[in-house]
Formats: sequence, structure tokens, C-alpha cells
Amino acid sequence: MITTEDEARAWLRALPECDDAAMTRLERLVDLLVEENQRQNLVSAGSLDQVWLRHIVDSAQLLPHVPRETSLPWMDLGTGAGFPGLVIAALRPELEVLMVESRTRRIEWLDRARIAMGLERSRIVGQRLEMVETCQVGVISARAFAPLDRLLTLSARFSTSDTIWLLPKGRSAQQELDDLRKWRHVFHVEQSLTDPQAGIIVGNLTGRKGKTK
Ligand SMILES: C[S@@+](CC[C@H](N)C(=O)[O-])C[C@H]1O[C@@H](n2cnc3c(N)ncnc32)[C@H](O)[C@@H]1O
Repeated sequence: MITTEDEARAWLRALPECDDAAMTRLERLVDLLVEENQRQNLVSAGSLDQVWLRHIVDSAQLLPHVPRETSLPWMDLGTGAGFPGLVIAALRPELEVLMVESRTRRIEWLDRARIAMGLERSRIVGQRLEMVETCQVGVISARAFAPLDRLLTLSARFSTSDTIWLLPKGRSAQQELDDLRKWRHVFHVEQSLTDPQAGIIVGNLTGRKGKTK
């Protein structure tokens, strides 16, 4: 378990995707987030004391579940403050990361941050997910977006049989999966590295085992 800011940064530096340029992009994100959080309530003020643990690594821990050769777009639902979408894009800048967000001020923030971080391949999709044109993506992520059954109903149309789903669900992960009627068998819960009580729901709609860490 990663528990301190030093451990969080050390864990990141050990990721194969985290070269000096990626670390610079992430540091830029942290600076911008701290500044913007004084203007709009993006994340709880208390969480900024542990921003590397609570937001950066909490997002980056999804990456080891995705094969590095994946080249189809990564779609992040309800990116809000930038998590996990901007972190994934900072670490995999060659990927097209589509960040879906409906609130105007958050859309503006995400696009400012994306540009400042030099993320040319990524895109902010500034509309409600329900209105987004159907396309096929390689990965679907969503942190604190919607209850699992609603999330799956809203976004299954973007999934192929190979699409990897990565859904950080906090403490409710196992319960939400247990409550799910359809598709329950294709997902499993992975332990979060940043919170001993939290889980990440992982899977694809065929139930094939994906990459494990
Ligand atoms: C609780 S926040 C989580 C933000 C971010 N994923 C995080 O973990 O910090 C949920 C975000 O989803 C956005 N959202 C909610 N419903 C949406 C929808 N139907 N389409 C697009 N965005 C939506 C909200 O505007 C909000 O920014």
C-alpha cells in the first residue's frame, strides 16, 4: 500500500511510462490544479495535502491493467477535475484520451490544463455522455462517475468485446459488483494501491482475463 507523498512519487517514477517529460507534465497538472481549486471546487481542499497519492497515483494505478501496445482511444467518463483522464494522458501522450465532461467550467478547466500540459493527442468531449456519438474505444475508465449499473448502461455502446473497463469504485466496489445482475460475471475487483478499503472494478464484456500486474 502506498501511504505517503514520497512513496507516491517513487511509485510513479518506477512506472515504465513515467519518464522525465511525463513527470514534468504531472507536476504542471498539480500546480494548475492547486491554482484552479481556489476558483472552483474541483477536488476537496483537504485532499490537496496528499495530491500525489489521492489523485495522481490513484489515477495512474489504472495503467498497469492496460497492455502498453494498446493504441485504440481511451475514454474517461466524467473527468471533472482531470482524474483519471489527464493523468493517463500525461503518462501515455501518444494515446488519444477522450475526456467526457458535461459541466462548462470543468470543460474549460480541462481544456486549459490539456493545452498547458502539451497533450496534443487528447480531446475534451464537452457534452453529456448520453449525447456523445458512438465510437469504439480500447479502454473505458470512470472514477466517481455513476453507480455501476447506470455507468454500464450508459457506456456499453462504446465497448467492443476487447475493451478494458477500469472503474475505481472506492469502498463500494465489491458491493456494487455483487448487486449487478447483468454482466456481473465478466468483472472482478482489484485492490486499490492507495486506499486499503477501496477497489477497482476491472474487466471486459467477454469476461476474458486481462493483463494483470
Ligand atoms: C464526482 S465528479 C468526479 C470527477 C473525476 N472523475 C474525479 O474522480 O475527480 C463526476 C463528474 O462527472 C460529470 N458528469 C456527471 N454526469 C455526466 C454525464 N452524463 N455526462 C458527462 N459528464 C457527467 C460531472 O460534471 C462531474 O464533473
